[in-house]
Formats: sequence, structure tokens, C-alpha cells
Amino acid sequence: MSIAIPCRQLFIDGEWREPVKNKRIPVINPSTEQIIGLSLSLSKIDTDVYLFDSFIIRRSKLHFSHVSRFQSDPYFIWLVVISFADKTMVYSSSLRHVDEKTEENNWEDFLFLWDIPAATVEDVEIAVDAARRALARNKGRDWASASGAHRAKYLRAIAAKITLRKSELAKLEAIDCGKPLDEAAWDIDDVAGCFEYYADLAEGLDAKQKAPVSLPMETFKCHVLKEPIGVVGLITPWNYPLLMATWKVAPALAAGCAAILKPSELASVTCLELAEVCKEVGLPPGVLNILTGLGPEAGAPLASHPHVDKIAFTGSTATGSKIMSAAAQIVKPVTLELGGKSPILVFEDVDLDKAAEWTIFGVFWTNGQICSATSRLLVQESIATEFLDRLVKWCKNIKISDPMEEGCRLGPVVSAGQHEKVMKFISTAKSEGATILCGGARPRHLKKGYFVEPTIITDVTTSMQIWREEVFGPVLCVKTFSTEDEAIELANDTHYGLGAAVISKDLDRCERVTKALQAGIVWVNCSQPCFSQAPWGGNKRSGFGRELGEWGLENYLSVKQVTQYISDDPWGWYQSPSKL
Ligand SMILES: NC(=O)C1=CN([C@@H]2O[C@H](COP(=O)(O)OP(=O)(O)OC[C@H]3O[C@@H](n4cnc5c(N)ncnc54)[C@H](O)[C@@H]3O)[C@@H](O)[C@H]2O)C=CC1
Ligand SMILES: N=C(N)NCCCC(=O)O
Ligand code: NA
Repeated sequence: MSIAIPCRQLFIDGEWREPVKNKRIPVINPSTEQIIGLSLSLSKIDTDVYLFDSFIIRRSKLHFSHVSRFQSDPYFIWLVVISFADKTMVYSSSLRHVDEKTEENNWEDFLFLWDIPAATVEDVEIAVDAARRALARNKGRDWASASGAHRAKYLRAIAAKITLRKSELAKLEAIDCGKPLDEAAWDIDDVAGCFEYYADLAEGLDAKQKAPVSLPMETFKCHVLKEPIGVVGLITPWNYPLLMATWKVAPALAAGCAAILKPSELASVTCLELAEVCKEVGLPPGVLNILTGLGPEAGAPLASHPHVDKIAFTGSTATGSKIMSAAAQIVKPVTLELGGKSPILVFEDVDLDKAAEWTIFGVFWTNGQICSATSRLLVQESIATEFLDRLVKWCKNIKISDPMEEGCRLGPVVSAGQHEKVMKFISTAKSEGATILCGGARPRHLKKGYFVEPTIITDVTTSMQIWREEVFGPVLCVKTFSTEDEAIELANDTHYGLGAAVISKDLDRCERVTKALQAGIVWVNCSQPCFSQAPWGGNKRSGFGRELGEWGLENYLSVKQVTQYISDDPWGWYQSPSKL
């Protein structure tokens, strides 16, 4: 017998809520290709399990004493099993209670499968309504027109809770999307840091209100109010599930907006935990609603909803274009962070090993699934052979494993579909005449999971698919150049314009090249580091608008001009009837 136990519900109006259509999506672990689940067969559980007890992991055997938690709380239990490549672990989470369990029950009969709720247009309606009510409550004084300092308190409380749950959230993230645990831990620090940063900016907003605008006429006085845009829809991808959500949620809340977050169906688990965090800190109901679900069913109705005032999106260029079309029908503003095919330029004066490490970090970090991945290497001819040789050596040293394994530096890509897509890119490159210098296949030691070896492709022409299209996997393609001008021309030979990196000891050259590169972000002597304080976003088909920093806050603010007539004299344009 097998029953599905829902893990979390949709988070709407400050409450957990079942999706109207009661639809759910399984949570798949990309390392095992399996639905994360628990087979409650006593014999198995006695072998090797870990219990997450109120989010503290401890190794334990599962006894009925633990299971009895079922009865004490009729809605939640605290068990989830996660299967890894070589072992099975039990983690706790809030599972909805579906049956009366007693010690006499035969547990061998039950299989718990982990899934997430799938919202549809009906849930979107309820969430949008909740968000609008949150803005209007107490004439706006509870949130939208409260002081920034008031809202900052919630942002700080969220940051603190996230820090407290860091190791658990990092594990959930790593298991759900396949990124190495060390990277996931880093992400969670960034998440907390981002909430803290926007708490500061929310406080700073109060002092910036009523900023005067000087006018050329003494009879008038002008100032500017910064007001929340209103209800915002935030649609996010799976590569940095909680961090990409945070880049939008934190500034939106700082600004005083009410938000509906729609994370990616491929990795939503940590975003649902953010909902729990918001519940715990007592965020006013409806201020943040979290709707997991499929793009066309839950994302599209947000994009086209007449009462959603803005959409902020990160994801593929194809989906970004659909969202923009939907929003355009009602002239709804959008900001779009889309794909990329970012170049990294390596000049002949570099330290080869330092440059090699940044080059592989630039493209293999997050298993190659970063929109800003510097996935086109341009290396100066004079050092090309030696540099590629070093790169291959660095690649061979990358630990590819289950993301939970100590020291893992490359995990699986997120899904079967993504795996297939990446492998197809590699085979097309081969068929178009490119050379696979290293990688290109599943690592031999990993029979299961969506793993792809770190792959370097040479003998590439500028018309090949591998040069032009975003792979979103651990694949680097290489071309050589002889002059700086040629390097710049090749670098800018793309429809995208998100990131770019230049590696050279000559800082004057770095400055020249930086100016010539068509990109929203340029890294000098590094690739990928990212800070909450600095603007993030692209040009061309990589989208528009900037997240993070003060620019990120402006995304969610509307500027209101207030102009006052201060003269005692009448305006005097028409002849006054009283003078007749
Ligand atoms: N540049 C980036 O940050 C990302 C790029 N990608 C690329 O996109 C490819 C496809 O991956 P997906 O996960 O399908 O990306 P996607 O861009 O379709 O998904 C991003 C988000 O948009 C939502 N979405 C999908 N269709 C929608 C629609 N019609 N209206 C509103 N929301 C919608 C998804 O549910 C998800 O939350 C990947 O293979 C990768 O190459 C994927 C994720 C992030
Ligand atoms: N956390 C860092 N460094 N980068 C995040 C990049 C997320 C993106 O793909 O847009
Ligand atoms: Na997943």
C-alpha cells in the first residue's frame, strides 16, 4: 500500500492552505533520480537512519516513541526520508497527518512520499486578494505606509530565523536541486545577509522620503515620495531556489509591497520553509504569499493578473518573453533576469593556475547552472595550449559526487530534462565538428543521478550552437584570440549581455576591456562573486532592470511627484469673474 503524505501546503494570507484543486508535485532528488520518500518498513528503518528532530539532526533508530508525535499534533508529523545514492536518511519536516496512527498499526504498509502543492489559477486569485487586503489593512498603516523601520524589524527577524536553521535549509536545498552542500550553505548565508541588507535599506528609506526637487519658479515647491508599487508577482528559478526568491522578496517587503512568490516546481522546498519562517516571525497575513506550482498553471495567471502591479522574473529567456507579452496586455511593468552566454577573456600575462581556477569556478560552480556562468572561454593564442592543459588537470581534480558528500564540488544537474538537454548540447557540438577536450559524459563512478562530467569543448566556430546558446550545465566552450580587439569582438558576439570576465595582470587593459564589454556585470580577475550591495542584471536578451543594492529596492518603489503652489497671489491665467 502506498499513500502520499503532503509535506507543506500553499502559504496564503499567513496560513497553510491546500491547493483548491488538491494537486501535488513530487519532490525529486537529482542524485538518485527518485522521489524523496520514506518507506516505513520497520526492518529498514532499524538499519541506518537519521532523525531530524525539530530540525536538529541526530543519528537514531526510529522507535515508536518518536512516532507518537503523530498523536500529539493532529496536523503535522516530523519525518521525511531522503534517499541518497548509497544510503537512506530520515529527516523531519512538517507532514500533514493523513491517518490515525497508533503503535499497533502495521507501519510496513506505509510509504511516505514527499511532494509540494501545485497551485492553479484559483489559488492565484485567493493569494492576490490576500495581498491586496494586506496592503489596505488599517488604511495601509500595518504595512504599505508603515515606516521602513517597522518593516525592517520583520526582515531582521526572518534573517535571524534563517541563520538559526542554516544547516537544515542548506541540506534541503542541496537535496532538492543537487548543488554541493558547501555551496548551499553559502547560499543560505547570502539569503540571511540579503534580508539584513534590505532591512538597512528599509530603514534608510524613511530618511529619503520627501526629498526636495528644486524648481526654477519660486511660487512652487516640489518633493518626491517613494511608495510601494503594490502587489508584486515574483517568479523564480531552481538554480538558487531560496536565494533568487530572496533577491526579490527582501527588497519587495522592504519597499512595502505585498508579494506572491512562485518558485520553480523543480526546487521549491526551501521556499516553503521561508513561508514557515514568515509564519513564525508573525509577518502580517498576506504580505508574502508563496504559491508553488507549475509555470503555465501558477506563474502565467500571476503574470496576466489585472491586480498584480508588477512582475519580477528570473529564468529562461523564452519564459521571460512570454511573461513580458502577458504583462504587456495591461501595461504591467516587468523586470527580467534571463539567460546568458557570458565570456571570460584570459590574456597571456596571467598566472596560469589562478586563471584556470577562476575559469572553472566561472562555469562549473552550481553545476554550471548559473545565468551568469562564464561559459565561453577566450584565451590568448600564445598561452592556449598550456592553459587548456592546466584547465584539464584542474577539471580532473573536481570531486563529483552526491552533493551531501564531504568535499563535493560538482553535483548532478537539476532534472532528467536538464540532463538530457545538456547531453544533447554536447552531442550536437560533436556532430558540428567540435572536439570534446575533456568530460562530455556521465562520470564512470556514478551510475545513477543526473550527473555530467565537467566538459571542455574546443575547435568551436562562432556559428555553432555550443557557442551561441545557453547550456545551463557544466560545459565550457573555447576559442582563441590574438589581439585585444579580436577578444572584445568575439566576447560581444552574442545576443546575451549578462556577465563577462577579464583576467589579466595589466589593469589598464582590464579597464579598457571592461568598458568595451557589452554586459551588465564585469568581473576583473575573478568570475561569479556576487554581493547584495552591488547591482545585478543584464543587457540585450539577458533582460533588463537591476536587482540587489539600492537598484533592487527601486524595482519595488513608485516615485510620486508632489508639487505645491506656495504663492499668496492668485494664479491669474484667466480673467477673474469677481473683477468684472
Ligand atoms: N537564466 C536563469 O537563471 C535560468 C535559466 N534557465 C534555463 O531555462 C531552461 C528551462 O528551465 P525551466 O526550469 O523550464 O525555466 P523557466 O524559465 O521556464 O522557469 C523559471 C520560472 O518560470 C516559471 N514559468 C515557466 N513558464 C511560465 C509561464 N508561461 N508563465 C509564468 N511563469 C512560468 C517556472 O515555473 C519557474 O518558476 C533551462 O534548461 C535553462 O537553460 C532555467 C532556470 C534559470
Ligand atoms: N550567488 C551568486 N554568487 N550568484 C548568484 C547568481 C544567480 C543567478 O543565476 O542569477
Ligand atoms: Na528537486
